[in-house]
Amino acid sequence: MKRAKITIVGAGNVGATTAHWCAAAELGDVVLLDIPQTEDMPKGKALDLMQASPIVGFDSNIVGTTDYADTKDSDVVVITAGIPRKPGMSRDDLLATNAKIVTAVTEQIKATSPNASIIVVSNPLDAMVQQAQKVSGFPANRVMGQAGVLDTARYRTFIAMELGVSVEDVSAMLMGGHGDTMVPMPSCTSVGGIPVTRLMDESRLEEIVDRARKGGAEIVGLLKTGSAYYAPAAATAQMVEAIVRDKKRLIPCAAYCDKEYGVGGYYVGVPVILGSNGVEKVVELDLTEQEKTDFQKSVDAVKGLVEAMDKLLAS
Ligand SMILES: NC(=O)c1ccc[n+]([C@@H]2O[C@H](COP(=O)([O-])OP(=O)(O)OC[C@H]3O[C@@H](n4cnc5c(N)ncnc54)[C@H](O)[C@@H]3O)[C@@H](O)[C@H]2O)c1
Ligand SMILES: O=C(O)C[C@H](O)C(=O)O
Repeated sequence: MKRAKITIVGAGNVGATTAHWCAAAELGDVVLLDIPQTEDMPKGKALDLMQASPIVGFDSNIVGTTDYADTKDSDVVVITAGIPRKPGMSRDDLLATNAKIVTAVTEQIKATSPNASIIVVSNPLDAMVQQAQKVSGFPANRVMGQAGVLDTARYRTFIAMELGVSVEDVSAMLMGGHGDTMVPMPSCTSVGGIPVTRLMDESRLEEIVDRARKGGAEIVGLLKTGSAYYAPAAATAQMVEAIVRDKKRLIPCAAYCDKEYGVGGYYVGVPVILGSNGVEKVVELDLTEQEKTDFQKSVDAVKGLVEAMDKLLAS
């Protein structure tokens, strides 16, 4: 059986670290692509990573390039191309620059890897996925965004830190856009099977939810020169794994929702089953009244951003 071919567009912090996690888990052969102006940088990172293989013990071929010909017929393409935010910026401030980058990248992917699944990581996430699907024309189930795995991981980490338990025992779900309106769901959060609401009081949980919501900004404030990449890359590699190993993971992703949750044709974070056919199912839950209100607020924010992007690209 042939190895999966995984292309990562954008060999910066998130892209190169995603390549690292994918190679270390032997998910397939990896092509790391960046713009020609970066000259040999992707080649250097790829060669460096290859030289870790005898130590870590993985058999993945890793190619660094600026030529889309090397990405031909990829099974999965991850888009991390674009600028990250700096302190004082919101993800939405990246819209104008990254919409053009994601458009250009997707046109190339459409031409070179027509059967690929696309995982978008560039921000502002939900609008960028919408654009990648529109430009590629790929079936909506084969285009998705990474945000929920990361946001849930932050939420799970903070709960484990608070309770002094293993992160492995914390299970959680989170919905909505990748922004300040994201909706962590205490009703779907448990620790060793015990509802989290039985282990900590409501006000402490609300503080943790708020920290998870602002988790990206917290890292930006500490790094100062860019945004988070270790956890975002690990989250992206988990999605790649779900596809190339047909894992049928039930995880939160930015997925296309039309009738689902009454969203009406937008990408937004929802629980999905992720396997070799991409988003194989959007899992619909009965939301509480509060969750419905919060989710709708988040969907409205995503819609506003997509409209702003369409206007920008048309002007
Ligand atoms: N969805 C998430 O959870 C999440 C998490 C972290 C970062 N991000 C986003 O991911 C993006 C990348 O972040 P980063 O920290 O890796 O930034 P970075 O600056 O380290 O890397 C971005 C790379 O993209 C490359 N690039 C720019 N235009 C390109 C093009 N047209 N084709 C190919 N490559 C191109 C740049 O040369 C650079 O190497 C940002 O938009 C950031 O906001 C999203
Ligand atoms: O916060 C950012 O700008 C990057 C990313 O979306 C994150 O949540 O870490």
